[in-house]
Amino acid sequence: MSFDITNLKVGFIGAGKMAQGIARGLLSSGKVQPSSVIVSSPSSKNHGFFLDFGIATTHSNTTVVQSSHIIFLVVKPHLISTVLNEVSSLITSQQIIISVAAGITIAKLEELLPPNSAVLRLMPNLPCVVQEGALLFSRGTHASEKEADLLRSLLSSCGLVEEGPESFIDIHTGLSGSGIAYVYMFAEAMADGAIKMGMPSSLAHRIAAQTILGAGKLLRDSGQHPAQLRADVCTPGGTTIFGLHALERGGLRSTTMDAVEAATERARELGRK
Ligand SMILES: NC(=O)C1=CN([C@@H]2O[C@H](COP(=O)(O)OP(=O)(O)OC[C@H]3O[C@@H](n4cnc5c(N)ncnc54)[C@H](OP(=O)(O)O)[C@@H]3O)[C@@H](O)[C@H]2O)C=CC1
Ligand SMILES: O=C(O)[C@@H]1CCC=N1
Repeated sequence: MSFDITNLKVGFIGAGKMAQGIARGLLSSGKVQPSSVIVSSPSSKNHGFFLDFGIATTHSNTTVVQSSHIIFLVVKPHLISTVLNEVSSLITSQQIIISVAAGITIAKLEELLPPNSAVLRLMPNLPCVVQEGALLFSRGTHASEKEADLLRSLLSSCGLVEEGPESFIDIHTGLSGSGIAYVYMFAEAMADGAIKMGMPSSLAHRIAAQTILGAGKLLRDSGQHPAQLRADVCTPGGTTIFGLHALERGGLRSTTMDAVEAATERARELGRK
């Protein structure tokens, strides 16, 4: 299978938050034009986002399949079977199917699709919207290096794009797909602490957001282990070690490990349903 990326037609089945995130990342690469993209969903409530970018919308999943070389399945996991039962007979081995549904395995997708379908399983996260996503994908039985390269190239503007074994996808879901929500909860709690100490709410939230952004950027760009960076902040007898001690008393590390484990297990459970 060979594709001319400049002529590539991209379809999304599902128009919600994650479809919007990937579409925005995709368009910012400049490799795909809005006129080459089409999106379907049963209602029109999310269509405005796409129409504003000049992307076509429809209520028909079959129209998306018939118009696209590469099709992103961006519906909730429990709807994957319904959607694929509806469109599967129209899918050819010349198309690429990419599922982002949490927990839904490649084996399940291949079972629902015609034989020889090129399938990739992708787990993105919402910061694709600001081109700072963390995305991990795995190839199905009939997806070659070519399809993997195409996906990497298309999604390069969404953020970090890695390929790995399928067994890592549920873990990545617990770490990163869901993980951004843990960070938001931490941001909210940090701001609440500052509000408790007398800082106005809007200033506290702006500073909490910038603190997390700065910490993340330094962690990524320095390549240093987080423990080293944490130690760098701790003046002996200073403020930080008192704050960290309070976090340790609350079991932050253990609770965070539990959160990643619980979300990973939930992704595995969704795949067994
Ligand atoms: N949100 C996130 O952070 C992440 C989500 N994911 C995965 O992405 C997928 C989508 O999640 P998310 O975007 O959050 O969900 P949303 O609820 O925001 O969007 C779901 C979309 O699916 C559409 N839909 C429902 N039924 C059908 C159907 N039969 N045919 C076509 N479209 C349909 C909905 O239509 P309508 O607009 O009419 O309601 C909606 O546009 C899930 O599988 C999730 O696991 C993966 C990583 C991160
Ligand atoms: O909560 C969920 O199931 C989806 C998958 C990862 C993020 N959101």
